[in-house]
Amino acid sequence: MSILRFRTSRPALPQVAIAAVTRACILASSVFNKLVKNETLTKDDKSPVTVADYSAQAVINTILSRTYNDDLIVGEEDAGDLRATSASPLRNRIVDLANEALTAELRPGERADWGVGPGSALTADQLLSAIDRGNYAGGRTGRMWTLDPIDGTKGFLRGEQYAVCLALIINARVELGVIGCPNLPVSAADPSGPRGCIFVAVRGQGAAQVPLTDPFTSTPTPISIPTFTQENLNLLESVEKAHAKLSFNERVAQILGITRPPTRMDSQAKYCSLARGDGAVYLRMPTGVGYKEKIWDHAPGSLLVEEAGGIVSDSRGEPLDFGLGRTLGENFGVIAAGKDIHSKVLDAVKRVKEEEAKGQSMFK
Ligand SMILES: Nc1ncnc2c1ncn2[C@@H]1O[C@H](COP(=O)(O)O)[C@@H](OP(=O)(O)O)[C@H]1O
Ligand SMILES: [Mg+2]
Ligand SMILES: [Mg+2]
Ligand SMILES: [Mg+2]
Repeated sequence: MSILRFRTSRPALPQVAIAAVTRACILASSVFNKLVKNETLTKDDKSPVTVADYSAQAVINTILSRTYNDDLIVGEEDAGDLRATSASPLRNRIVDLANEALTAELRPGERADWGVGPGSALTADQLLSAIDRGNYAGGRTGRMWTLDPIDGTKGFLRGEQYAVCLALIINARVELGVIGCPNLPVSAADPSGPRGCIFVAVRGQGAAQVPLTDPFTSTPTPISIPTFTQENLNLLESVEKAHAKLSFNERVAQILGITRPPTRMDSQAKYCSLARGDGAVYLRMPTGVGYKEKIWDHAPGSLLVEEAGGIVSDSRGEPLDFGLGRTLGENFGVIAAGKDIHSKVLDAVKRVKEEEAKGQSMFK
């Protein structure tokens, strides 16, 4: 906690991060209903990025810079494609959306000294520079934020789960994680009830959930991973087949005697669901094409699960290393689960890998 508070003259970190994530969540959910075809680009790696991803990164980086102006940011997006003359309609839309989100009225409990609220609009140049503040390369030492302005962009485009994800990393250790899930039911027990949750984890202080509708004055609900019975055990996994090897999960579930069907959802909403006990195991097995996981896809979610009493490792059981730069390097895939289940899942994963290796050698 001393590290988090070392800048005593500045506003408390979780509140600023929550304000930034909340404003980006409101922006994203308002965009969804009005999104038109030419507001989505395809990046070099063939993945989609929308005006919502760009505007959310502009908003959060601007808020962080206003409050902690020397902090470095490792953000997913960059403004390169937006600087082309042909991108001006997209750029204009991003400028409007970002300014609207930054200058919207303060909500109950929200404070202007967090870098938000009514004020003058920023220019396109200022907002594109804000997006590009996310270009830090990361590394082993120092203090940095990592931001995924919309995690699960494909889920966002389908109207399903997505998450706005922000984490503070100090000397390669995640100290604070904030995840906003605009489409996640407040209670999994009431799936058609109110939606929109913010999850917060501070290292050493636990994990909690607040409603997106009132994140500053409502009392945070502490969350922790419950004990699962055999009948309740299940897997949380990606929707996108290109992101994780779901056939592998099926075999792991079989070995573990899991009968409850898997819950498929996009984004770090999986870590959030695990942390509050909606599902038992988040299993993300690499597809085998050498993809390197990105730190912004796992930093806040992994702290949330650890602070909720769980264990997070890669698919070989190694701890996730957030000190290698923008990627997790040789950390392939993820196994996240409660303390009592994690080692059993890891053993099952090792067994399936052995089975696969044997199967392959038979055909050599
Ligand atoms: N081949 C691949 N293997 C694993 N993850 C991948 C991948 N290609 C893209 N991703 C990541 O998967 C994330 C979504 O994860 P999930 O499948 O759990 O919803 C994407 O985040 P973005 O949507 O922020 O780009 C992207 O970073
Ligand atoms: Mg992306
Ligand atoms: Mg992502
Ligand atoms: Mg993203």
